[in-house]
Amino acid sequence: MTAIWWIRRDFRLCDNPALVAAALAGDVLPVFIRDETVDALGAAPKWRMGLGLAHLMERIEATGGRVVLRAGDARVIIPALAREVGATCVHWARLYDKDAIARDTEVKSTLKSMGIDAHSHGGHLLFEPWTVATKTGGYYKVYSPFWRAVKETDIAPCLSAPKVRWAEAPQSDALADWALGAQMRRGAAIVEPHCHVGEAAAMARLETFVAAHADVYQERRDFPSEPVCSGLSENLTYGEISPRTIWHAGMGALKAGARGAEHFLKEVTWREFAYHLLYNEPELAHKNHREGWDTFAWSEDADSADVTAWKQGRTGIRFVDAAMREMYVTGTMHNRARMIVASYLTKHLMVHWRVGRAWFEACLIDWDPAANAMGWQWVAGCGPDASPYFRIFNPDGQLEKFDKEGVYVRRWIAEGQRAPSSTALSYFEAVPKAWGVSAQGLYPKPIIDLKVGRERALAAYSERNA
Ligand SMILES: Cc1cc2nc3c(=O)[nH]c(=O)nc-3n(C[C@H](O)[C@H](O)[C@H](O)COP(=O)(O)OP(=O)(O)OC[C@H]3O[C@@H](n4cnc5c(N)ncnc54)[C@H](O)[C@@H]3O)c2cc1C
Repeated sequence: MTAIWWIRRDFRLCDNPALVAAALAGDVLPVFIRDETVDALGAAPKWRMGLGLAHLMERIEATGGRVVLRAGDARVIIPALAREVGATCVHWARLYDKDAIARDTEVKSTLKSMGIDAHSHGGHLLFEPWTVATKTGGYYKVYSPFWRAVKETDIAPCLSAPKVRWAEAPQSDALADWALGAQMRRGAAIVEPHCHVGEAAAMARLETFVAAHADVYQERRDFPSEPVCSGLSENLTYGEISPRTIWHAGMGALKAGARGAEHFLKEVTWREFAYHLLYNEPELAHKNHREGWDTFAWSEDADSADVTAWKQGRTGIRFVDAAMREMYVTGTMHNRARMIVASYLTKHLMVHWRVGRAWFEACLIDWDPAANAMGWQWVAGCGPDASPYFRIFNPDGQLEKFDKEGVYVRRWIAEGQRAPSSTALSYFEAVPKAWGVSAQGLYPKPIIDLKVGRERALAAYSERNA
């Protein structure tokens, strides 16, 4: 009997409930579909997805299997493929954004109407979003009670990689023909050395974190030049590691006395909270959560001079520019820096968070539909449990606090340095030549005085509340 394992964002063999179920049901045919949800990804996450997929395909090939690649509408392809190979069942790991839910619901009902078993499984999250509810049966909009509700929950142990008999694979597209990295151009070669692709790399990251950083995580996680954070968001987004694996490692560190371990578990739970919100508010990525923000005086011009300077890391505000360049070169950005650039865009520059969200979506290799939407709405002040709009980060003050010695800034800003670091220089190799920027050029003057920007934002906020 043939069981299809429909791979989506679960590029792993360990702790993969969908793969385990497929392996129990028969010979496993692994399948990946390049459908409209893949095509809609931004340049960096689409490219990084291709790296992860290539890595998983090699691992499966090393054990005698072959991943079938097909492009098109999964609603048509999965049932057609099931018929083609005579599959008796299809297994996949659930995703929680509205497009994925709509697609999967349709695939499930078509398969069932054909007499083929269709099973969706957990694995992308610790808690299914509908299993956590407030006392009145609603969903949580504030993080702290969400954390209190889930923190004592027993999380099941991780599943080992199953013994799999791979099914004979029918015709497949070639991954190279899909050109998932086509939009990355010059950037791919620069970003790739910063990536940690695959299950083994993710596990190594987790082990390093637990051994070297869990203890000081709470004290040092806000310092962007220090390698204290786990970096696991890149792997979590493609399912190269399960959140359950991370949770148990964090719990182990907590029991072993690591002082920062509980804080780490809380951060992992922020990801769960983001999915809890996105599942219950499918429009979170596009619409202001709070009422009254639709008329706020945010600009939505994604190509204005201010927004261009922000995207290019040329605002003249060093923390903002260092962070934007870090993202361009590595495909990720430190969490504190994300908050600062988001605050600067939505407050000092008075630009809609959707503009920033879209740029992050194009540039982040750890782009995640839930965490990104929640992060932007949180900073902008219009989201659930959001930081109030009037809390405006002063990027220079933040620099004084979290990069006093200027290590982070020197790492990413070359202009004005006698011997710029290779990381700072690599930014100029990564960006499109059309931007016309050069390490020998002058560092720009601030596009807006921080005090003026702050006052303008506060005035707009007062007007909104009047
Ligand atoms: C404007 C903005 C946009 C963001 N966009 C994304 C995004 O696209 N993808 C993404 O994964 N995260 C996003 N975040 C959240 C956070 O910045 C990253 O998860 C974190 O920087 C990842 O680094 P790490 O893996 O080293 O985290 P660690 O500090 O090691 O934390 C461990 C894990 O906890 C989770 N986590 C930590 N902080 C948060 C948080 N604030 N919200 C949700 N989950 C969290 C992540 O899964 C992370 O891998 C965004 C935050 C902001 C403010």
